[in-house]
Amino acid sequence: MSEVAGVCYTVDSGTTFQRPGDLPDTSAKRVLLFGGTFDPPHIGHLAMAQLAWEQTGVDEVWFLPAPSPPHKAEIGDDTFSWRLRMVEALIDGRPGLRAVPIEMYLPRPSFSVDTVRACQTWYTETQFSFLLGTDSLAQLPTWHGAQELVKRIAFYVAGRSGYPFAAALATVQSDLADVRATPIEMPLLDVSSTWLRERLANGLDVFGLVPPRVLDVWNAGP
Ligand SMILES: Nc1ncnc2c1ncn2[C@@H]1O[C@H](COP(=O)(O)OP(=O)(O)OP(=O)(O)O)[C@@H](O)[C@H]1O
Ligand SMILES: O=C(O)c1ccc[n+]([C@@H]2O[C@H](COP(=O)([O-])O)[C@@H](O)[C@H]2O)c1
Repeated sequence: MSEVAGVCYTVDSGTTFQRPGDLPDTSAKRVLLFGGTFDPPHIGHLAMAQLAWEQTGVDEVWFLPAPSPPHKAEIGDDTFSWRLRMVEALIDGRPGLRAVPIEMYLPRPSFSVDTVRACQTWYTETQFSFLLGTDSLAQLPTWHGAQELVKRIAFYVAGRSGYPFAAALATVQSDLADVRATPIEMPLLDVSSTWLRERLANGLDVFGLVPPRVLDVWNAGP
């Protein structure tokens, strides 16, 4: 059991808690969850979310910034609202894309299995799937509760250079026989937050890969 922002959760069963009142309601029948650090969000994130929305027919794609991404110990709650504001700036004006701060109400680290349990508990009329890149797909066997996660939810996957979809899926299937994954049709966009952070830290051009309205939020600081 843990208590975050005044709301109690039973972590293991995922069944006994109420949806926090300030999380949005939805009439969406199908939602694609898109978890990330978004430090900063970039054109790769925007393209994969928009193309996934167009190709899968889901009603909404929810960007879920992680307060405490499990594989990134240096990232924490202190930058959460900043990263959320940058995501809001990235997707501004796109009707199918939403930023949803659901992981703020969930335990740390931000395990995706907790997020998926919470979504499936709080939004019982909605069917969820999960969007990630092929690099994340390849790492899936290392995720907390991965066996449960792949039973609960299917994945849509955007290609990332160095991680061909078929090879990543075959490796994952040898550990996680129940995994369901479908590729998104998309040109490879070889851009990462890591590379962009380095450029920005050195005052260098990012060529629109972080859109100007996102850069304004980045420059304002956390
Ligand atoms: N250019 C891209 N093409 C396809 N998938 C991407 C791309 N950038 C990020 N993703 C996917 O989006 C999700 C969230 O990514 P994240 O916020 O960690 O961005 P990142 O660019 O990978 O950051 P970092 O370089 O800091 O690790 C992950 O599943 C990742 O695989
Ligand atoms: O649940 C896990 O163990 C887990 C391990 C690594 C990554 N994730 C999630 O995968 C998403 C992308 O992670 P990252 O580190 O590439 O930003 C984000 O939602 C993370 O919380 C989840």
